[in-house]
Amino acid sequence: MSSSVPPSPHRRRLVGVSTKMYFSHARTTQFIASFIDGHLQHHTSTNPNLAASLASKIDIFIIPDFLSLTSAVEQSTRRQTTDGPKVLVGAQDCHWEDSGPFTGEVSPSVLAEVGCSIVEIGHAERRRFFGETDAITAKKAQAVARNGMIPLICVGEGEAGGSPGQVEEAQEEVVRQVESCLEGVDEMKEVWIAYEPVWAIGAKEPAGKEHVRAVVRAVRKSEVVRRREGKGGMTRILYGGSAGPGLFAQLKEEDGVDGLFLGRFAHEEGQFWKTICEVAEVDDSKGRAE
Ligand SMILES: O=C[C@H](O)COP(=O)(O)O
Repeated sequence: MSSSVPPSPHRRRLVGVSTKMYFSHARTTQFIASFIDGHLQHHTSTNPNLAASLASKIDIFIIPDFLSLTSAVEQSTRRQTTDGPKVLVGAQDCHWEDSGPFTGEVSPSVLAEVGCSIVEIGHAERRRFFGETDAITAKKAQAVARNGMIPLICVGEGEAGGSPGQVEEAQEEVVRQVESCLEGVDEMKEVWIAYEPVWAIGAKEPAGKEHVRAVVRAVRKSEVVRRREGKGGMTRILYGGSAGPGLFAQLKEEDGVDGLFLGRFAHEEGQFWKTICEVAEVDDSKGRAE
């Protein structure tokens, strides 16, 4: 089984949620069923225009814990309609080798085998609690792409970049991380970059819009991203860190952020759906909030 991201000539928007380690298996199953049946299908089955519009504009993804992954793939596949948007399923991490003596680790080739489309790597919590580095993240990104999935590479400056006056430091640190984490990744393959300032994760509020826009601009203009785009490897950029409904319109600018990577503020199905609709609606060239 393999569930790939539908090809797109342009950068479709992205909205996804990670349940991190917040949910029980039962809650994950209920969340997916309720999100797809009670919100996505409920609204799109009676409104073919909405179904077509979402399917052409946006990719939706859910990243549950490892043990819930196969049932999440089964749930999203079973509920899939031909004309509505797909709900892709991702993993929260993987090893950089496909097989071998790595007790307790999860193989990227097995993730692809069970229908996983995306693998999140280098998250700030993996870096902080498990000592992961850019070099490890790069090896994992190579492995994910090699196995036909999309690497969702998390980057973000630490405390030092937290105040508005330090945006240049944040830009430098994040671009350096992006360069290191993309080292050796096939330049013709798509990657997703989640910009998550460490100080905005698990916080009350997201980072300020000017700060996010400036850092995303720097990543978009970076040599590594431009080089990849020249070779056909699309790079989509998301913002994460206390994101939720109401944020995307503030962050969006032309050729800027492509979507949101949500945590706590989308752990209620209705909030996830609300954010998806908002992200799909925001004008292509500018945010509505200007
Ligand atoms: O994976 C998602 C991000 O780390 C954001 O989490 P959060 O919105 O709960 O701060």
